[in-house]
Amino acid sequence: MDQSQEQAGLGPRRLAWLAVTETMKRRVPLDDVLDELSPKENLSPRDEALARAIAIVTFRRLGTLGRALNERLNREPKDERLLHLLATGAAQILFLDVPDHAAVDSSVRLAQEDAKLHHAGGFINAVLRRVARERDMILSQQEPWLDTPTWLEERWVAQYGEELAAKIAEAHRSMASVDVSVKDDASSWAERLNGVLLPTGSIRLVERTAIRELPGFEEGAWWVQDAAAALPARLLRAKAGERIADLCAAPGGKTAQLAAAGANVLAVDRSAKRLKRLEENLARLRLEAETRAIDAEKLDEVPFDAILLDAPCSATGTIRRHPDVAWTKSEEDIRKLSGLQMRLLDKAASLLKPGGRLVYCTCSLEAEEGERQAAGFLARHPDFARQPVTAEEIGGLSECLTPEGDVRTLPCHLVSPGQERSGLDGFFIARFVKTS
Ligand SMILES: C[S@@+](CC[C@H](N)C(=O)[O-])C[C@H]1O[C@@H](n2cnc3c(N)ncnc32)[C@H](O)[C@@H]1O
Repeated sequence: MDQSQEQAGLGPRRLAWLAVTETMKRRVPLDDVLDELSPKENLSPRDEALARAIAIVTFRRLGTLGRALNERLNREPKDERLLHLLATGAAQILFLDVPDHAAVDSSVRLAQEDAKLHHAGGFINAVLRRVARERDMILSQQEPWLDTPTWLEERWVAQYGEELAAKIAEAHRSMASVDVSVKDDASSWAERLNGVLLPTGSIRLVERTAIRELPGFEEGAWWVQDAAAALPARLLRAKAGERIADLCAAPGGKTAQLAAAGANVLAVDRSAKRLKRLEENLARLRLEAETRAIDAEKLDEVPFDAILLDAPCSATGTIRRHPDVAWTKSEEDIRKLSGLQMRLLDKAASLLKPGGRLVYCTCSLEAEEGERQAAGFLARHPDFARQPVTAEEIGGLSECLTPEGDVRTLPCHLVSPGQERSGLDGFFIARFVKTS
């Protein structure tokens, strides 16, 4: 990159634009696309963070951005890349602390250097300047469903009812908080980290700081894990010396909890690359687990005392962290993944000792991946019974319990003053015991 480009901040904006375009085209996670593209831009950590922030807020507010642009265009450009360039420019103007002229000028320059869009500079300039002028009017139109695709709106209204579903959509407009799990001594770590000890035992960080620079990171005293994501392993009630399988383990947040409880853990994951990250994470935490890179459906082992199945899912419960999920996943993904979840549940059932416990969870808001999966499992396996979760086991959060005794957390749960520090990832958790 030459010096004038660097001064104009083109690198991070180019990366954000490319990442949004590629994510939409390939329907893959934005994080993966950013990891793949960012080495090519050779950015400083600060610029990389700016690129990430632009791309994330573009997805978080895609509906608002789409409407704001549509209303200011005489006709919608056919070129998707042009639309994405306008969207990342408008996202900076409306939602980031970036001077308007920097957002407008950099978008124009990115078009000018592009073989297909070089003629569109004047058009981009006019549209984005109008967005900047009419910012207050655009931001005053905040209908709850504007930033949610219709197919998800319909699903959530059907599952949760109008009121709760609208709260979920509203919660998705804010960034998720950063929570950590500690090996032990949560209250003193809460103080040292200047965080809040949540009723569930996780610590919620109050300030947004560089994680690696916080006390205890190097020595492996804690790891980042959403408070809801910390519940499944806790509900398995691992005891020291028990042999436990974590069937979809990487990157290892839940394996770490089980190992910290003293269990003898086999961490299984189909992805060798992700399993390597799990091994690195455990090494930092000075925790141990046996690892195996294999499809869990093919695992052949002597039966376990307990199994954790954190199954692959649509991840619609993590939209606050990964807003691209809302725009890249489909009904078809949910259908396919629920088939895989069913097969993995049946496999887990076959790998348990009589009396053994099974915790099944997904970070999805969809009933097919949660409530219906649990009901189907019990219908197929009369040798299993549900072991209902009590409110005391989840820090008294009774609003997160279903009538059956499963756990259903939502991004609009655990509200505290200041939307920034509220919410939980959307998880479904069911606990079963093998009765014979
Ligand atoms: C939701 S993530 C697991 C997160 C992890 N439990 C944690 O707490 O850090 C799902 C994982 O399942 C893995 N996976 C998907 N299909 C699998 C299969 N058939 N067998 C084993 N692992 C699988 C994916 O590679 C992914 O790492």
